[in-house]
Amino acid sequence: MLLNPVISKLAGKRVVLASASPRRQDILSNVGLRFEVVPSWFKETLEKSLFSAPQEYAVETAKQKALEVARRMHMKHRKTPDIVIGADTIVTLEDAILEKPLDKQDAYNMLSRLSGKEHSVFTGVAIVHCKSEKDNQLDTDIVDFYEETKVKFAVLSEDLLWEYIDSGEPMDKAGGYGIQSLGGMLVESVHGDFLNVVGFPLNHFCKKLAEIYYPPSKQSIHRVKHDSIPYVESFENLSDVEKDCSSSKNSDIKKARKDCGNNSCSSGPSLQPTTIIQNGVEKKSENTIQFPSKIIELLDGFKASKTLFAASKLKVFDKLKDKGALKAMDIADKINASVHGTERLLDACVALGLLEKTHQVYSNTELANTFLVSDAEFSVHGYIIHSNDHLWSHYTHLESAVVEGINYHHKAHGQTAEHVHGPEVKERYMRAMHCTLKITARDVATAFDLSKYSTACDLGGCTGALAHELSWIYPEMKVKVFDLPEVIKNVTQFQPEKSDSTRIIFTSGNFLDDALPKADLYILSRVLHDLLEDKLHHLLRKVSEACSPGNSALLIAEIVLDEEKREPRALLQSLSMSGGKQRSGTEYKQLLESHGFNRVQIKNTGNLLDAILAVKR
Ligand SMILES: Cc1cn([C@@H]2O[C@H](COP(=O)(O)OP(=O)(O)OP(=O)(O)O)[C@@H](O)[C@H]2O)c(=O)[nH]c1=O
Repeated sequence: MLLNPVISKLAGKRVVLASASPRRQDILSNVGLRFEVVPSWFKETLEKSLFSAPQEYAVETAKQKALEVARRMHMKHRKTPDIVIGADTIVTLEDAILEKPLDKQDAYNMLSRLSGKEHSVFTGVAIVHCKSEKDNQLDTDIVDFYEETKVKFAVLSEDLLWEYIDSGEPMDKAGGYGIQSLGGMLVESVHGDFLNVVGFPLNHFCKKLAEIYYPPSKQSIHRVKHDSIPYVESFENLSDVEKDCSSSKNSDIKKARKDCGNNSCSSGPSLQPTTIIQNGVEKKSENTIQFPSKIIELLDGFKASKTLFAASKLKVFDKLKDKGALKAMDIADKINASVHGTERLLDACVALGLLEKTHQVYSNTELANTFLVSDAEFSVHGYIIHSNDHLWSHYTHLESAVVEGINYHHKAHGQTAEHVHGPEVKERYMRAMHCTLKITARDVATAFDLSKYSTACDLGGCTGALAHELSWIYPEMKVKVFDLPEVIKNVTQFQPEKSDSTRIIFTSGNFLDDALPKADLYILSRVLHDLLEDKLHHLLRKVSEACSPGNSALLIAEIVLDEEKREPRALLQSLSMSGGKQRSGTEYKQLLESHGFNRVQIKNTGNLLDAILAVKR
């Protein structure tokens, strides 16, 4: 809250971003702004020669984009937004204004002009405050500004230029490049706000909001500087600043706040203290609470999860990866779904930053290509499907599970044991484990220097994702994956093309009942948290007996809770666990010490799993 006081001022207002640019959506949602996305239909065709400077063109275009959306929303739905934000980014070089390239040749012309030179990137921004007048006319007050950033390109070879153009990246970007992605490789230096180049000058925007919402009062002019984003202890402290709307020195802001003084200072449903004049008597509302954005975020969280699940289950991201970009109608056809339903799902995915949409055509974001396409190297598709098909119903039955205090796997699924443990379910579980381990394996394998161990045995190592990572990082290490026969029989499909079968060996067995294979390093990844106490101690006793002092060790990959046990991921996950528990670092230390591991190191990796190395001295 302290970090984003000005952004928080928009909470409770109906804010609309009049932009289809996924980058603008990301920049604003990353700082906690809640808004709807309504792309503008305004055609960027203003006559450039009418403007005395290119930045004026960008500001005017931004203004027209926002106004078009404000008017359309007001007319069509009679649901007038409180604030509409529009933006326009242009690249300028020697008086020429470069917008988005029309085709590859146009991209080539732009990029070859930029090669080896410094150019300016201007983003014009318009913040349009809307109000419905009594006769249902739309009244607007506009605050606008622009930001300039200077960018210098390296000298680009023809090959590099064409390779970059063929990547497809330039096509929806001003100047034909994306500094935040591959285009970053073309850039030698940047002077000014980086996000301004990406499409939205966040810092300047916050300063403008500060000017609008915290104009300096006569008394407190020393507290709020016009060119700084205010630091506040709490919003109550600001109320005296807010009340004195008339003291604003900035004329365009005065206009935006012209109704101040005879009614509420804000145009949206605000829970800030307000001063109301009724029959000539001034009343101050008692209400000083903030808009409960945190609660609303939690409340709505399940809708976002389910949107991600449905799009993944219907393979939307796979179809878009194959085809590049498609219209809603074509995606609906490919996933065998209704056009109307598909369109809603796709738009929701755009709003969540999973898809991009330009002129009614959808494509995957980089995030989706990297993590959501089912056969991508670091895909979390398997984990999503497991969450949708399995975990979701656990949480649906959470109240009764809490009341009855039972293991509710069967209750949640209303299925027979055969169904719960059937081959399909097992395969789905393996996929979920595989993708979780794929994205965590590097951090777990490098949390400690394990190079002195020449043989490792991953107990319950499933598809071998961690084993492969270990053998890649430690070329001298041989790794045995020890898991149940029904797991081992299905591991082939998960092996990378170039896997060295002499260094990674799969062995069937049950780590609770069978003798453990000999190894210098034992690994228990995502095993301990799930075991009931008696099985947990039985397993640790076996591992401890197999470890010789000084020569061998136990590597554990688990979520390690903070000492106060407030880490939400682990705690939320534990709600769906059938037995076992999540532990803090101290609890893991005590547990391992009780089994003779007298040197325990813990590394919080920042990834899905942390790492613990336990050694007997
Ligand atoms: C230089 C540069 C630009 N862009 C993107 O270029 C588009 C500009 O076009 P616009 O006309 O301002 O916006 P739009 O994409 O057409 O969206 P809209 O606001 O609906 O007009 C915006 O997307 C920006 O992010 C990048 O992503 N990275 C960069 O380094």
